[in-house]
Amino acid sequence: MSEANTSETAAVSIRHLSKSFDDVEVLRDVELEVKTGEVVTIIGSSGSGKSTLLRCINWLEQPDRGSIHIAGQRIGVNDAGRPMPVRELAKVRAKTGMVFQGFNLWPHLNVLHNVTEAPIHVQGKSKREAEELATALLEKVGMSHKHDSYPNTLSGGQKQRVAIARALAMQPTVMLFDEPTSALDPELVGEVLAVIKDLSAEGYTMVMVTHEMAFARAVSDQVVFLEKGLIIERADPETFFTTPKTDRVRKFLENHDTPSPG
Ligand SMILES: Nc1ncnc2c1ncn2[C@@H]1O[C@H](COP(=O)(O)OP(=O)(O)OP(=O)(O)O)[C@@H](O)[C@H]1O
Repeated sequence: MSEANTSETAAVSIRHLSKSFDDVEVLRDVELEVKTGEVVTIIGSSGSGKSTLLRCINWLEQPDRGSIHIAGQRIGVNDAGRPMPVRELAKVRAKTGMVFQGFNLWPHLNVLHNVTEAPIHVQGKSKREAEELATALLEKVGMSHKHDSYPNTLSGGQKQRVAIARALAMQPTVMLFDEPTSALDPELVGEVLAVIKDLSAEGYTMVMVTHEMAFARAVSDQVVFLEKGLIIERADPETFFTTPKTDRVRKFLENHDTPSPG
C-alpha cells in the first residue's frame, strides 16, 4: 500500500522536514507527530522557524525535503512522488483549519457568510446546512449575536473568534494557530485564549505557535522548542516549564512571561 498508511494513526506526522529561504536553512530535519486530540504548542525566539513550520503543514510553504501526512494522507506530493494537482491539494489542505495573526476575514461578507462561504463553495454544503453549522459555531465562540455584522465593525478579539469559527466550519482534522493573539490589544487576548482553551477541552487537535507561555503551559499536551530551525526540546508542559534540559530554553523562559510552577 502507499506510504500514507504508515502514518494513519497520527493527526499530523512530519518526517525529516527541511526548508530554506535563499541560502538560509529555516527548518532542519524536523520530526513531529501530533496525535488526535493532542494540543502541541511551538515556541522559540523570533525567526526560529515557527511560522514556517506551521505553514508547511498546510503547504502554504513548500518544504524542500521531508514529508507531511495529515490523517494519514500526504500533503503536496502524490503517490507517484509528483506535486499534487491543485484540486487534490485543496482537498488535503481542507483537513487543516488555519487561524492567522491578522484574522483574514472577508471584508465584504458579514460574520455569518464569512463562516458559511467555504462549506458552501468548497465542500458543496447546502446554504441551510452551512448556516446551521455556522450558527452553532458562532455560538461556541460567543459571536452569534454579531452574525449579521461586518468585520470592520468588530474588535480584534471578535474578529479572531469569527476566524476561529470559520476555520472550524470546515471540520478539519487539525486546527493550526499562528500567533492568534499577537495582533490584539492586551485586554482582548483573554477572550480569544478562552475560546481556544475551550476547544482544547473539547478534544480538538491543535498545533499552535504562541508567545503566551502561561497559556502554552495550561493547554498543551506537548511543547516544542524551535531554535534556528531545529527542535532542541520537546516535553510535556510541566517538564518543559519546570525542568528544561538545555541552557537555551532555561534562558528563554527566564526572559519570557513564564508561569510559576504549580
Ligand atoms: N517567504 C519568505 N522568504 C524569505 N525568507 C523568509 C520567508 N518567510 C520566512 N523567512 C525567514 O525565515 C526565518 C524564519 O521565519 P519564521 O517566520 O518561520 O520565524 P518565526 O519563528 O515564526 O518568527 P516570529 O516569532 O518573529 O514570527 C526568518 O529568518 C524569516 O525572515
